Parts: sequence; C-alpha cells; structure tokens
Amino acid sequence: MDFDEINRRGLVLIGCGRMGGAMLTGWLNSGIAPSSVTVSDPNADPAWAERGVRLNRQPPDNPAVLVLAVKPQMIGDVLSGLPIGPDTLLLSVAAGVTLDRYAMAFPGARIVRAMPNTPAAIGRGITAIIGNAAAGRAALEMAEALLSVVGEVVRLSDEAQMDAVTALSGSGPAYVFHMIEAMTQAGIAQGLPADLALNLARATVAGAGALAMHDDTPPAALREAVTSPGGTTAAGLAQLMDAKAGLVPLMARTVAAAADRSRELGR
Ligand SMILES: NC(=O)C1=CN([C@@H]2O[C@H](COP(=O)(O)OP(=O)(O)OC[C@H]3O[C@@H](n4cnc5c(N)ncnc54)[C@H](OP(=O)(O)O)[C@@H]3O)[C@@H](O)[C@H]2O)C=CC1
Ligand SMILES: O=C(O)[C@@H]1CCC=N1
Repeated sequence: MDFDEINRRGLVLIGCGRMGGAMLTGWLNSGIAPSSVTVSDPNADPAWAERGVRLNRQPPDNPAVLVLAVKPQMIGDVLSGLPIGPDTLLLSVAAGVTLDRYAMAFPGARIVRAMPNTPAAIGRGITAIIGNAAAGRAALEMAEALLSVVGEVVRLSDEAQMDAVTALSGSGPAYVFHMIEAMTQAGIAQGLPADLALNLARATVAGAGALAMHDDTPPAALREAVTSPGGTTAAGLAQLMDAKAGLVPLMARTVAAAADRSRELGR
C-alpha cells in the first residue's frame, strides 16, 4: 500500500517515546512525508522537528490516522482533546485500553487496537491488530500497512486475545533480554569474564532466535539437535525443564501476571 492518503490528509502521533518513536522511524523510512506528520508530545526529541516533522503544532482537522502511543494511564487525559475527524482512523497501541473505551469517546469512529513490540525499532517487530465493528476492510488494511513497516502483522479474531498477546509478544522482548542477563550471570559464576559472558549470551540468543525463524523446524526439534544423550545440554535441561521449578511453570506465571495486568489496565 502507498501512503498517498496519509501524505494528503496527515498522520497525528500522540506520544513519541519508545514505541511511538520506533514506529515513526519506520514510517519516515517508508514513504510517509515528514511534513504530513504532526507529533504531539511535550517531551519529544527535537530531532524529529529537524527531520521535518510538525512537532507540537496545530494538528489537521480530519487526519487520515491518529496514532495513540502514550501510557495507558495517560489515555484518559488525552482523549478529550484528540483531533478525530469524521474519516479519521484511530490506531491505539496502548496496552489494555479496549476498543469500547475509545468507541465511547468517539461513537461511530473507525478504531484499530494494536500491540507491537520494541524490535519494531529495527524493523523486526511483530504486531497483533483488531478493529471495532466500524473499522472495515480499508481501515484494517491501512493499520496493517502502517505497522508492516516495522515488522510482521497478525490479525486477531477476538479482542479478548489481546491481553495474552500483550503478555507474550508485547512484553516478551523483556523476558528474552532478562534471559541474556541471567545467562551472562551464570557464565560469570562459572568463571568467565563479564564481557565474554555477555558476548556469548547475546550472540547465543540472537543466533538461536534466527535459527528458530529460519524454517518451520519446531523449536523442540531444534532443542533436541543440541542435546547429545548423556551430554552437557541434557544435564543443563534437566534443571531448566524441571516440571515444578523449571522454565515452563515460571513462564506460565510470568505471562499470566502480565496478562492479568493488561486486563487491569483495561478496567
Ligand atoms: N514499550 C513497549 O515495549 C511497548 C509499549 N506499548 C504501548 O505503547 C505506549 C507507549 O509506551 P512507551 O513508548 O513504552 O512509553 P514512553 O513513555 O516511552 O512514551 C510515551 C510518550 O508519551 C509522552 N506523553 C506523556 N503525556 C503525554 C501527553 N499528554 N500527550 C502527548 N504525549 C505525552 C511521554 O512523555 P514523558 O516521558 O514526558 O511522560 C513519552 O514521550 C503505551 O501505551 C504502551 O502500553 C505497546 C507495545 C510495546
Ligand atoms: O509494559 C508495558 O505495559 C508495555 C506493554 C507491552 C510492553 N510494554
């Protein structure tokens, strides 16, 4: 999809922090004219204005898209002043905030809720989207086109899935980064210098991630290919795959806690 309509009518971005900034980088690199983008964020990096973006200026009346990328706790504060016109697509990336909440503020509006993740900053994100009843095919296609510039996009069939998505792929990069931290510490505890342990842990996670994406080989088969009978990996996995104290129950609790928090943010 080209972005002619957005370049003509404008895109308004409310909140240009980590997520808003990552998406904006992708859009500017993919054919959206900086002069068609109005960013509203009192503390946004002035470098956006140097790139030609309209920073904290009067937004257009009926922009093609308004993207909400402030913290969920701020949504109530920003809703009343949003420049949503009769044909504006409201695209929210805020965790937990439901389509109904926006629809109550903007009856009849076309609304798409999305959950991206921070690898979007290097074009390697994955985003799940779902629209309200008013958002027809064209609105979903526009949302998908906007989010495709920062990675893969998947469509949900039910908004209730969004809390699990948020807990799994939205928050997931943090779990993986913590895995790198934990592997680094474990390497140091086994006698490696800190910088070598970090290098080994980071490259191992990156390489394993790339191998997992390389083809359709199931992760279990990739794991088994590392595991020689009676070898070192089997000894390590006996700990990591312990039914009670291993990663599976720990990850189940981790994702459940994040999903519960997403549901709380929606109330
Ligand atoms: N970070 C992530 O991994 C992901 C985040 N999200 C969602 O994205 C949204 C933004 O998160 P994230 O980018 O991490 O947060 P950030 O705090 O990095 O960005 C939010 C930005 O909004 C600014 N802001 C605060 N109040 C207003 C206001 N009234 N009007 C305009 N801008 C305002 C903030 O300024 P200041 O710093 O001064 O408050 C900040 O620059 C959240 O709703 C989150 O749930 C979704 C998926 C992943
Ligand atoms: O931590 C959060 O609430 C946001 C949503 C998903 C990732 N970061």
